[in-house]
Amino acid sequence: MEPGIQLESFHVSSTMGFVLDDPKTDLPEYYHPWMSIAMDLPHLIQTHQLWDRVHKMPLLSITHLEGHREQRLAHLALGFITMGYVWQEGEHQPVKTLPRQLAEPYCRVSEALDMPPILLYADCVLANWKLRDPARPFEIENMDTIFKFPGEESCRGFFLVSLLVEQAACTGMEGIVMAMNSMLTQDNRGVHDGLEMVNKSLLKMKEVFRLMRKHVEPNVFYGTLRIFFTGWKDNPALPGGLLYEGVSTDSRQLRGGSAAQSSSIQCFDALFGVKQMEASADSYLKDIRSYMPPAHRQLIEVLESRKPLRSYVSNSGEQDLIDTYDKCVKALVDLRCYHLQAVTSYVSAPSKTAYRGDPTPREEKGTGGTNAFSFLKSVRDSTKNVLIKPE
Ligand code: HEM
Repeated sequence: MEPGIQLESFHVSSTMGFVLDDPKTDLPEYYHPWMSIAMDLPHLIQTHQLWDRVHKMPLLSITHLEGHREQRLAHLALGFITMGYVWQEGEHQPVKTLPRQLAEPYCRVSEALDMPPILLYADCVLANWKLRDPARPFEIENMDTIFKFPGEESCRGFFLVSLLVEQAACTGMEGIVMAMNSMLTQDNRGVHDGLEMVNKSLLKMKEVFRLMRKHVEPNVFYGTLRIFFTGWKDNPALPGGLLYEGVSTDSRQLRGGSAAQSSSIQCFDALFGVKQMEASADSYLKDIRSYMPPAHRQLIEVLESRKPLRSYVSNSGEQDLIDTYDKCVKALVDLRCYHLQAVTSYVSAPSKTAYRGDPTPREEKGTGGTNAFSFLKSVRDSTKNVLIKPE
């Protein structure tokens, strides 16, 4: 029999899911040159001083970073500085070379973490938070981000609401493991209870997602924040990618930050056995895994390698189990429908205002580089395909 899955082995916790628990908020004194720039980023970008500050930065070694949390904080800080440096003058005038004093330590710490040298969802959402008052609860009013881009409350809200959606997936991760492990011992009650946890978690994720409206202004997201997540793969503004000076003589093409890098959603897909109808959507979602922390991507792969839950449930002959499985799939479809509405509000609507008068037909590009709508609709429809009893 295959061994049971333990969440902790994949750096996933039952209370925080994929969110980095108790992240470090400061680095040793030696790294003050990085931290002082990263902490002052909105001001340095808005006053066009960031390039100058980066040029004066000393070349530091990563050997003084101790442990995973310090490495994650360094990756986060250097990611923020990099995005600010590349996009300081707007989305049409990016920098093509990252100077050595930034590029070299960034690539070294990225290698140590086995994550690419660009700002990731695992950085700016999963590891970019702190409690204002540690004695008070983990809720948005008592939270702040460690680093910010211009955009004030919309910036804080975008990172923290995404974080809370991700944290709401923690019960779902426990449910996934309970369902998969119970299937090994043909314990249908356990499969059922695991699926109920998954359903509860998916409903909670949607409920928390609604907070986006309260905290994030669509025009600020589209006109300001989005620019700093833009990557250098398939991007006409940076057709050759970005040169990491002192690391390689070839430019690198890397995708921008996007919640598409969320491991929890791909775990749900793996649980239900969702297969993408569109080859391009399938290859994008597989490719994006290399932008996740390695332990998290491994969990998705392990779930995919297991006996399919869908056929187990479908062959069980238990109506209640089939209905519960379908209820979960519908909750995931519903979450994806809600997400599409968010993309309409935060990408399509403000882009129409931004490009008013320009007759060029365009399909909205996501920061992760996809043609957002056709991609997201196809992923939603592929999710519907795994219903055992289609509507
Ligand atoms: C204002 C809020 C949001 C906007 C505007 C937005 C936008 C987008 C866009 C444009 C894409 C296409 C991929 C790309 O090129 O980036 C995408 C994909 C995706 N987003 Fe979001 N997103 C938002 C919030 C979230 C949140 C909170 C989550 C939850 C963790 C999330 C999860 C995903 C996932 C998993 C995908 C991949 C497609 C899928 O599996 O359905 N997004 N998002």
